[in-house]
Amino acid sequence: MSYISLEVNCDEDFIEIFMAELAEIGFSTFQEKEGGDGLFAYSEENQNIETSQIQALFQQYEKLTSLSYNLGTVEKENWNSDWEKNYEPIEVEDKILVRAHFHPSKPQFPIEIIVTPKMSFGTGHHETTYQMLNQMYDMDLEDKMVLDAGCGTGILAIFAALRGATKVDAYDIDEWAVENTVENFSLNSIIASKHKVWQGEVQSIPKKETYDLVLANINKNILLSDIQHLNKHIKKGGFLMLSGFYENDIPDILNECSKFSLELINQSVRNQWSAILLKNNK
Ligand SMILES: C[S@@+](CC[C@H](N)C(=O)[O-])C[C@H]1O[C@@H](n2cnc3c(N)ncnc32)[C@H](O)[C@@H]1O
Repeated sequence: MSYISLEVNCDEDFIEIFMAELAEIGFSTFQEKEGGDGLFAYSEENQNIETSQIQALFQQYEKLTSLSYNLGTVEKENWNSDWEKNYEPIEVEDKILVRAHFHPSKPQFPIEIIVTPKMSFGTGHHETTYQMLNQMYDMDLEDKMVLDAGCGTGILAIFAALRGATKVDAYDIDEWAVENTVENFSLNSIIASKHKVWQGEVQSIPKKETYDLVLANINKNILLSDIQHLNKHIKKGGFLMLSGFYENDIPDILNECSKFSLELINQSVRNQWSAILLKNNK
């Protein structure tokens, strides 16, 4: 018995659209490509997906995005090894190792995070996650209250908990990211019931909750519309760390932050992606 596998190369903006469209014709497992330039989609066994259905789908989009795809099959017994082959551990300098459970541990790293990404974003391979982790490493998170907005795999929340944060709440607009975060909490021996993990957008943050650090690695447009609301949930003197946008977008993001007494403390750029740390001076 075999699974159908499909590799799609497309613009980042189309990834979620294709996931939804491919789900309609019978694909059930999706993995965003690290780098954000496409996705892998897999069907369950026994799914009768016709090549013509896939061709018809992509024909509708080929004028809107640069698009190419490779269709193949994966034998059942190779399912795990195929997925594992595509997932390499990542080292954030000599500080943090992000790996799957099947990668060997490397005790020389002060912090090790175990992540099974499934369909969620957040393995540390992407420049945004990498820089968020790198900047968080230099912060004192002991006994702090942290919110991870757009948690994906939950990698940032997990890091905060491993560094001694007492409360790590996390939310994501996508249900599967929420499920995945709870699974990954458990892989890192973080007790999910001690922390809140929920599906929602910025308005779903409980009204009275405030945090020492709010993390949001999402994208420029969502951040521009969410910064004001996120700021309401930062304690006086607390921090906001943002990523998911390019270096060129820093002025727009900082302009929005300046409306709410958020002062720039730190910034980094890696392959044109940036991450910034701001302090709430209200
Ligand atoms: C770039 S990924 C970041 C994942 C992880 N925090 C990391 O740093 O690797 C962005 C995440 O934000 C989620 N997302 C997108 N729009 C959102 C919104 N309006 N509110 C909350 N989460 C959102 C996506 O589902 C995705 O999991």
